[in-house]
This record gives sequence, structure tokens and C-alpha cells, in this order.
Amino acid sequence: MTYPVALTIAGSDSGGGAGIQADLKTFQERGVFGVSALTAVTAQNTLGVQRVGMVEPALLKAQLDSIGADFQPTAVKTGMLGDSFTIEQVVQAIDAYSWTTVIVDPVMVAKGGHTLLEQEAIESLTQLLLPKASIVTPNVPEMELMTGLKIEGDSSARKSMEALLKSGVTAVILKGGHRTGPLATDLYLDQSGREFSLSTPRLATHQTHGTGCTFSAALTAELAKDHSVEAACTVAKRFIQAALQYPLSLGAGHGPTHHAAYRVYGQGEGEKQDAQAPILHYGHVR
Ligand SMILES: Nc1ncnc2c1ncn2[C@@H]1O[C@H](COP(=O)(O)OP(=O)(O)OP(=O)(O)O)[C@@H](O)[C@H]1O
Ligand SMILES: Cc1ncc(CO)c(N)n1
Repeated sequence: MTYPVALTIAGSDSGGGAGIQADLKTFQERGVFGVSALTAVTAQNTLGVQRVGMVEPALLKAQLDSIGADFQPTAVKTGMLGDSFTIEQVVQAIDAYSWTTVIVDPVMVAKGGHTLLEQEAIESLTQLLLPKASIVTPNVPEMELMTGLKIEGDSSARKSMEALLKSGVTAVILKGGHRTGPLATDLYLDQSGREFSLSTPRLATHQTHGTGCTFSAALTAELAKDHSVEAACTVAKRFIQAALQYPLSLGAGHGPTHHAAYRVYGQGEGEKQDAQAPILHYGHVR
């Protein structure tokens, strides 16, 4: 059996909590060999984004070609893409190398408010990249920007998921970090009409830098190992819950999550059953 390989196509976060760094740390934690193609370099820490530079297009293409020529990633994840041109290049590589399991984290704005995707590129993302994607994992503001629909409650959340499925993406996971209430609930809906939700107690923490990257990287790692979508979602939810529950207290702002926490403090299974383990609800997402 060959060791599973996952590819992340994303921006570098010098602060180490999000972007490529979060993805590779998470892949490693989950027993998957991570390869990467950098789209951008950010000067960033827990206080915010100080500077962004895009990787020149020819250099991005060279990275994608180097990977495509020598590795067979069984899952590919996209994070910060920055602009339309980058999205077009990623789509070309997906086609050229027949990457079939593609998880799109539609990164648009960093926690501090810094833009990580040009406004005009949102359309390229929904029209060019989502039709190639297996799962897209928006947070609430990203979902509103992609669909133009306001999310105020469960029924508008559901409508926006149905609207996004029209792009051709196989499945949507609407993340609940930006919603309110005692539970952090992520909603899953796919083209076949299958739906479920994953809930964990909402933790009162500001150490949330990179939660979205970490969640989608864990999901990607599990899919790279050929686990089912449902099993992958459950592990990803447990992984991010543990990472939030055992903070590292680094930096003066929104600190990073603890990427090793799930391995170190328990996996929510058997004797190690974690009190904060997610509740998997089947059935209707309303
Ligand atoms: N306070 C919290 N307690 C428990 N789980 C949380 C909390 N905040 C976020 N989550 C979970 O973390 C995951 C990421 O969701 P979130 O909505 O924060 O993503 P995001 O906004 O894209 O993150 P980022 O932009 O920081 O990368 C989801 O599974 C969500 O439910
Ligand atoms: C490079 C990068 N990618 C993604 C995010 C979103 O958390 C971030 N802050 N920085």
C-alpha cells in the first residue's frame, strides 16, 4: 500500500496557524504526506495581516506541474487563491492531472478583516472551480458573498446551500463558527439530497486563527485515506474541537489552534471519549 498523499494549494501564513502551515501540520497529524503549491505569501501574525504578495503565475504553474508530474495526491485542497488568474491555473491543473477529490475552502477574508480574495474573483471561484469540486466549506460570510443570500436562520442557511449546489459542486458544508447559540453546528448537504449536521459545544475562545483551514485540512486528509465523507466530516469536527479546546496561548491577538491536541488529548473514541466530542445528527437540516 502506498502512503496517502494530499496536496494543498494555498497561501503561506508566517504566523503558522492558518494557510499552508495549518494544512501541512494537520496532514502530518492525520498520517498523510502533505505536498504544497503556494499561491501567495502573507506577512501575518495573530494580530492581523501586514502584507500580501502573490506568487508569480509561472511559478505557481511550475509548482503544480512538479507535483502533478511526480505524485498522485488522492485529495487536493484549495485555500487562499487571491485572484481569478490563480483560480484559472488551479482549474487547469485539476483537469491536466485528473485530480478528482477536490476540497475547496473558499477563503475570502482573514479574521482581522484583510481581503484574501479579490471581489471580482468570487465569480471565477463559483463558476470555474466549484464545478470541479467534491466539497466546498464556506463560513457564513463567504456563503453570503457566493450566493448573494443573507443567512439569518436555519431555513435561509438551507436555501443558500441549495443555491450553491447549483454551481455543480458535489457537496456543501456550511460552517457554524460565525453563528450564535450554544452549539457550533456545521451543516452538510449534497447533490443526492443527503444531509446531516455536526455539532459540538461552542467554546468561548478567541484563539480561533485558522479554524477554517484546519477543519478543511483534516477533512482533506481523511478523504485522502479514502474514508467515507461522513467519517471524514466527523474526524474533522473532532479535530478542530480538540484544537480549540486546548489552546496554546501564542501571540497577543487571535491565537492559533492547537494542531496536535486531537492526538495528544484524546480522539473522542472508546476510553478516551472526550466530553466535547461532536454530536452527529442525521436527518433534516432546517
Ligand atoms: N467557538 C467555537 N467553538 C467550537 N467550534 C467552533 C468555534 N468556532 C468555530 N468552530 C468550528 O470550527 C470550524 C471552522 O469554522 P469557522 O466558521 O470558524 O471557519 P472560518 O471562519 O472559515 O475560519 P478561519 O477564517 O479562521 O479560517 C467549524 O467546524 C466550526 O463549527
Ligand atoms: C494564508 C492564509 N490563508 C487562509 C487564512 C484564513 O484563515 C489566512 N488568515 N491566511
